[in-house]
Amino acid sequence: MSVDNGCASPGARKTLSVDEARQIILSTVTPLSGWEKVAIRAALGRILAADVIAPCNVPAHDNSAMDGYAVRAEDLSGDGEVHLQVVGTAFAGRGFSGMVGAGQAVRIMTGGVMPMGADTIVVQEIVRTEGNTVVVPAGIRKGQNVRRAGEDLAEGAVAIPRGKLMGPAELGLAASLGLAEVCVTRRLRVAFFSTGDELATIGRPLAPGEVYDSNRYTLHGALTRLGCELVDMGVIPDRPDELEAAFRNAAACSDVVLTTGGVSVGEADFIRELMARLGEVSFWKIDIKPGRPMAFGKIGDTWMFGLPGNPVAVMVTYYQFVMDALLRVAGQDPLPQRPLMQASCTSPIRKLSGRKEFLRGRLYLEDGQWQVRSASAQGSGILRSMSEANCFIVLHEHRGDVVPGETVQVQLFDGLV
Ligand SMILES: Nc1nc2c(c(=O)[nH]1)N[C@H]1C(S)=C(S)[C@@H](COP(=O)(O)OP(=O)(O)OC[C@H]3O[C@@H](n4cnc5c(N)ncnc54)[C@H](O)[C@@H]3O)O[C@H]1N2
Ligand code: MOO
Repeated sequence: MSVDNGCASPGARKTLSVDEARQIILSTVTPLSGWEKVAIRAALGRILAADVIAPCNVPAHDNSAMDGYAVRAEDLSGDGEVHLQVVGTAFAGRGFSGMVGAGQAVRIMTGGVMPMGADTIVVQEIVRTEGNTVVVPAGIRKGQNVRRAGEDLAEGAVAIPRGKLMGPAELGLAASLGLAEVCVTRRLRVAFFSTGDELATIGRPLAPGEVYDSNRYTLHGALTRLGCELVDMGVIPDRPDELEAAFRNAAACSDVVLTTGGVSVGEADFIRELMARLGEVSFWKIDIKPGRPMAFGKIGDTWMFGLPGNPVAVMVTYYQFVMDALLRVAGQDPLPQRPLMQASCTSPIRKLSGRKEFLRGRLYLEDGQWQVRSASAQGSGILRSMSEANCFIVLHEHRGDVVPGETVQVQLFDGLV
């Protein structure tokens, strides 16, 4: 790993901006090798390992885009009606096998293959019929309402590029090419554990001083959504020997290891020293709130993220740094930044210059304008704020307080969380 940020030793410190930390992580992690062929339905949420090449034209034939009449443009007139004799009918999937001759037309339905001789479709709403004759008005353009063979995809073209996350459109696109299977990258194996002597696992009452471990459940949800294979290693107490064994086991069986807690400067915070001893590590203070302390590194071939313990800090650092890194390791090219939208903020917010803040907000539409209010409590241990919110209010490093009515940037949870 070459992370040239001047903090390869565990004691070294450098404060990075959110953009710098993100850029370092995304330019350091490398895609996995390994792929498998899966049936297209099973490819939903997976990442394409090789370009899908169109084995045929889509559509395969010239066909009608509308219900109407297939005609020859040369029979039509620029300044008056013409009378054409209807010689047959073409349905989608059941074409007209004859030839459209001079002065003739074929009744045709949407998707019907263009009959030989015809080059233009006239929609039925603008014609009138008189027995077996169709009367076509003036002013029809040659080629109108014809869908050309290969106009969606030409045979041999890249239909879906490698690295694409397979969504509903890609499943349909692969099916439109007649493909039953596609090659996707292998699922990412992510091991994770919570650290802390104070953590109790659900299912038993809390002893004095204990808190229930929630981070593993949050990460379970986030990683499952991303389609990862999970190795949940439970809660590891703040003991260097047990933490070291957990790191070694996790690194041996996974592509990425995530831990929460123990990355700060307290006397029971062993994570960064351990990561540094077992592999290569960069420990940073990032100008972000919540989520300031974070360790990133590698043990053998396994990427490591030591996230802070506070439950909201876990979610913020996961969504701002870890998720896109996982997508990159899995073979996708994430956007350089997550998209932001603008909204008018209805709450006053105290903001000190220095850290980029990700407050929990509630976005709503009022009188046609997007407005956002701050969730009721913003402490980095108050997970309820994430559940109450539907977006992050993103306040940049150097800005100060927000007064009601000011425009702020928000990052929607939809598609993120
Ligand atoms: N002297 C300093 N103290 C702290 C600093 C600092 O710079 N100097 N940074 C603070 C910040 S910011 C954060 S964030 C935390 C991060 O500390 P750790 O990663 O060492 O986290 P812990 O101390 O282990 O836990 C913090 C907090 O979160 C609770 N927690 C931990 N794990 C879980 C879990 N799995 N489920 C639910 N809750 C969890 C834990 O009980 C603590 O209350 O450090 C600050 N301190
Ligand atoms: O930055 Mo910490 O993230 O206060 O919870």
